[in-house]
Amino acid sequence: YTFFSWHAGYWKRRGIPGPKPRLFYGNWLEMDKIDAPATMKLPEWTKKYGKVYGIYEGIRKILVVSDPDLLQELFVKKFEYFHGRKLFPLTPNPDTDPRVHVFNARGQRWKRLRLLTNPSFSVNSLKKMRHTVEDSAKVMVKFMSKNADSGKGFNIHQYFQEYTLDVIARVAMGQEGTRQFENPATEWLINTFIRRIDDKVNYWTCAVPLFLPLLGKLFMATAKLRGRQFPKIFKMIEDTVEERKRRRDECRQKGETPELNDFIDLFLEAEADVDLNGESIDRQQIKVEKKLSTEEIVAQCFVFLLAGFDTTANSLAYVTHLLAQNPDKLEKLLEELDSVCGDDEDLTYEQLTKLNYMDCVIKEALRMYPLGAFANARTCMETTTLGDMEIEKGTILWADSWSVHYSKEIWGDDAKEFVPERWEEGKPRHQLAWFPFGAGPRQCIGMRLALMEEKMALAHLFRNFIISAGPETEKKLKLIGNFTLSPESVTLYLKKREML
Ligand code: HEM
Repeated sequence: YTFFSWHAGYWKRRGIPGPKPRLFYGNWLEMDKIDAPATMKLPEWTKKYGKVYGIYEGIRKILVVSDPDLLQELFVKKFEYFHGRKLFPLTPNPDTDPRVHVFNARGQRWKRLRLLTNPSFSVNSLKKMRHTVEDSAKVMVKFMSKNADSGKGFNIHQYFQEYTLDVIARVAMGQEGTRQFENPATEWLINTFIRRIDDKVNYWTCAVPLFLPLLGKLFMATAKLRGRQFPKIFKMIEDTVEERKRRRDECRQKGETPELNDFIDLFLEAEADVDLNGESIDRQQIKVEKKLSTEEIVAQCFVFLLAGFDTTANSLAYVTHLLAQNPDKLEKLLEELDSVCGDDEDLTYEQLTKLNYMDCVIKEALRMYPLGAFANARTCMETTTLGDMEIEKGTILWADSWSVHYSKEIWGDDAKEFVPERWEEGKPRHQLAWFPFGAGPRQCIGMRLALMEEKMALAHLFRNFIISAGPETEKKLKLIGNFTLSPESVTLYLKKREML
């Protein structure tokens, strides 16, 4: 009792406000609801306790921040102190886990993984992927077309999920050709995102972090029994990487140079040309290998598959829901699309970059639905200050993205409205006024790929069809999930454009 009440009194002793914690659980029980996700709970508390307040997950101490200046200090200026992520309670130690990926890693391990993976997302790589992305977009539109002019509503989100998984499986995992609506991994991945995180093991790990090694092993060992899908996903990736290594070795034995077709090939060849030892990002002596190990490649592919599929599909779903409810904005987008792309069957990378109004629409939708807000958090790696507050090593800092993205101080009185035009004005804004992709050196590595995929999908959809809201369309979307935020469904109506 004394142990838990001492920990639960941390913020009070520091004079920092916040909701009352329960013994053992902290504020976790109010945050882990699948239909009322944690990132949606934070704005309620921000209204009550202000731009800086303290909460607890078990005994984990979390400072919630929605002041843009402090966020800039956290994500950008003091990165050296805040380079660790807020990890999921059962995550194995990212400094020693052989299967660590760029999302969880920290310190030099993160820097090395990031350097090795960055080239996969360069403009050159994106240009090479364009053809695959476009092919998947056309297939998606073909599948969607069966709903056209039927007078019935359909869930458009499902089509975006098939599309984004198709793209990432092709560009990252070497899937040959498209497999929309016939890929079993879609269901496994959806289940990995849309699930509760209220396993008792999680509570115990948060409340008594000393149990992590034991509970972590128990969690992994029982994953299959508890119906978790990630062991299947890992197995699928392991098989693909092993097969690829075999093929590349065979190729070399024949004296040929293996091709670089997807991320797996790039990872197998990648080598950090920078000596990272001795850099000041953290003081730990971690052995730095220049090449990625097979375990690390499997882990990178796993995170790309997860991060690359769900986020972009959700973002597209929000864009289309907003456009269907705002036909005047859709009209403006169609005009731009017709003038930039004309009748060209295939769209170039350059044409996509000229779709400025579409860019504004996507940005505005991401402002209104910062679906990756759970990731905008850091762990303090060494005691320091933030503003004039002392932050102890181990404290977690979490940005309340929703409060910043809807702040009237920043966005004006129409902060709740969908106004893509606010992005045309080119007004200078605080660097941390809008951060759906995070900020600073750990900003989303897949941002450019996501934007290209979204523009390609919207361009091909709207060249053929127009969407509208109807009697079955959700007036307000129900948001679910504990990691990213997904709409439960987005019901829209589809009409062929030439029929109008
Ligand atoms: C609309 C789509 C997307 C959104 C809203 C989004 C959002 C985010 C956010 C908020 C973060 C945390 C950034 C931070 O800590 O500062 C993040 C990190 C990351 N994202 Fe994305 N993401 C999207 C698409 C993608 C795609 C397509 C991929 C890969 C194919 C991807 C891979 C990653 C990775 C690997 C990280 C970790 C980066 C690091 O820690 O260095 N994301 N993303």
